[in-house]
Amino acid sequence: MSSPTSAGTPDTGRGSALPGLARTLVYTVRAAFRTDARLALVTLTLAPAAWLDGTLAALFLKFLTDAALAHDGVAVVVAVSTLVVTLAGGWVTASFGRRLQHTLQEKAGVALEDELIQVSAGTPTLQHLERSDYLDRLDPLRKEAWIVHWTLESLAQTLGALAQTVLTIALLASVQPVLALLPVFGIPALLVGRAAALRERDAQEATGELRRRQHHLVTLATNASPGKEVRVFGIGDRLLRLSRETWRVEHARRTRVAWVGAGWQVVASAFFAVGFVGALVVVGNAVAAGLAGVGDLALALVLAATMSGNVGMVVSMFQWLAGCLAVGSRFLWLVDHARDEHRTVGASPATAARVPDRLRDAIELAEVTFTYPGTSRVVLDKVSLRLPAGRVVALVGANGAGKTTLVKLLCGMYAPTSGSIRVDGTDLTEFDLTQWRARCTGAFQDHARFEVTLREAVAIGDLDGGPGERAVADALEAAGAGTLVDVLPNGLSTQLGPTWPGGTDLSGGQWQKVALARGLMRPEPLLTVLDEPTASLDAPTEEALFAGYAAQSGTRGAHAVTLLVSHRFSTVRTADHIVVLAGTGVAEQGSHEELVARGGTYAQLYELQARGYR
Ligand SMILES: Nc1ncnc2c1ncn2[C@@H]1O[C@H](COP(=O)(O)OP(=O)(O)OP(=O)(O)O)[C@@H](O)[C@H]1O
Repeated sequence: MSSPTSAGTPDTGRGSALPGLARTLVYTVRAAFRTDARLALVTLTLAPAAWLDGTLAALFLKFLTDAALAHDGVAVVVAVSTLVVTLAGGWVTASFGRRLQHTLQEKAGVALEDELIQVSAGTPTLQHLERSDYLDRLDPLRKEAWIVHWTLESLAQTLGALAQTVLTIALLASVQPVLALLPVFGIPALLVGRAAALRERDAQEATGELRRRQHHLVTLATNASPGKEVRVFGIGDRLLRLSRETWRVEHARRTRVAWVGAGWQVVASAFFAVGFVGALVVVGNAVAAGLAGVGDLALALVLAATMSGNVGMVVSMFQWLAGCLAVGSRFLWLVDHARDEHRTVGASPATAARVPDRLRDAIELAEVTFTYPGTSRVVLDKVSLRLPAGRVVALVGANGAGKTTLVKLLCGMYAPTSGSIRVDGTDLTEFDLTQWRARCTGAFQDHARFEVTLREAVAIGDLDGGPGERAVADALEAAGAGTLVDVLPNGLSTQLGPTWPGGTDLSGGQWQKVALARGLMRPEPLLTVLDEPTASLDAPTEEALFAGYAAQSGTRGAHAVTLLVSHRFSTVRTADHIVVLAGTGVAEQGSHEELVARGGTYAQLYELQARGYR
């Protein structure tokens, strides 16, 4: 459990380091075995076996050459048979192996996506979805998560390439022991390949922001919602130019690193060529001196020629594996981040304080200071506030004053950097956050558009309560969307979202009402937050809705605090208590009458809006 007065939302990003490749390998291989142990085992044995047939074929070619030169008919038949069996076995193993690997990848892919949903949605705070350096890190994972499915396959192929190389070395040594040194000439290529893979991973990490930016520009040009402004302002060409320029810079940075790696690869390959020529000279001299046979020469020629390919394959398989692990390490980072947060944010269910059944006194903020993790700007500075039980508190202030931030802190999406939030005297960090959030509800300005049936879109506001038809209809009614059921083609069973078969789009206001209805599903919340969820609704509708919500907070018996954030003073004035945020703190607070009488910021803003309606 973190100390609310010192730690704040933990910076669990483990500095800038991603988990190491070896740890990522162990994690992903274990995950593949968890998914399907038999398939994983078959993949790890069949794929490497398929690599050996070419090398074994070279050995049987030597037997064939020796048998032919010795005019031994039986030995020729045996050599040809083993050669055919080896090659055919290799093909069959490769084909079966591919099929099984494909099945394993599909299974591993689904398992990975399941874990991704579980980890991302289950992480206590919003850091990994909001912090720009974390997003740069997670972006490749979002787009290329499928690459992680290939880890076991790439490991199997790397092992195969290594096994082939070891067998080749053993056979070369059997011709002339000194030939066992040939792979030494391939070591620079291996080292260069590994260094190049790591540098490319770093370059990818460093250019993450540019790729996200370019993707954002494409999203702006290809989605309906920004589509109106894109056309009205005629910014299509500008988006194109920006996208091209962003891609150019990002691409240039990454390709520069790739070209440097390729250059070193050429140097390393030239080094190997020197070793290859040396090997040929050694075997040639041995045959000339009668120390080796023609079969040995054939074997050495074939193997030495493929040795460079072998080393190259080991390098490229290794690079492939490193590429899979680079994406996998981001996944593991997220898993670590989630685990760290579960350990440090809030209390564990076993030791947590009990969330009260009903609020008796108040939710209080004591000297709460908050800076978003990864940034330096103080958003809230020593804010102290009392939100009394059963009351409606309105939060007003200019854009960026910190209203939504305060809402996030109250819902436990972040912990204060210092200071504390207390619920009837118990620090929020002493609760298990899942249990606390089960007693929070509300609706948000950037509400989700769940493209499911209307019934589900509302019912998920209270999953524990089951999908009770009556409760859903009542919530829609209370949210001012009762008529939606009659208007939509299949009533509550209507699929929302125009891109689905039989799906229907809703207007902005209708989507907001669905979100509000969802927020009304929780039976006995202790905290209801309404963070500008009604921007698309007209003022009287907003006022009626807020009044309905406020009434619920008292009548549901839990004496909830209703916190409403709105820029409409006609609604704000109906609240029991009004808090004006400005700068980094509370500028003034009181009832509407008190604040108007004081003639401060609130009074001026209220007068400004009231004049607009006269
Ligand atoms: N995830 C974030 N990371 C870093 N800074 C943030 C983040 N979210 C908000 N901020 C900053 O915190 C400050 C307060 O933002 P907040 O969203 O709380 O304001 P607000 O009062 O709700 O504004 P509005 O009325 O426009 O909704 C702003 O300066 C904003 O830039």
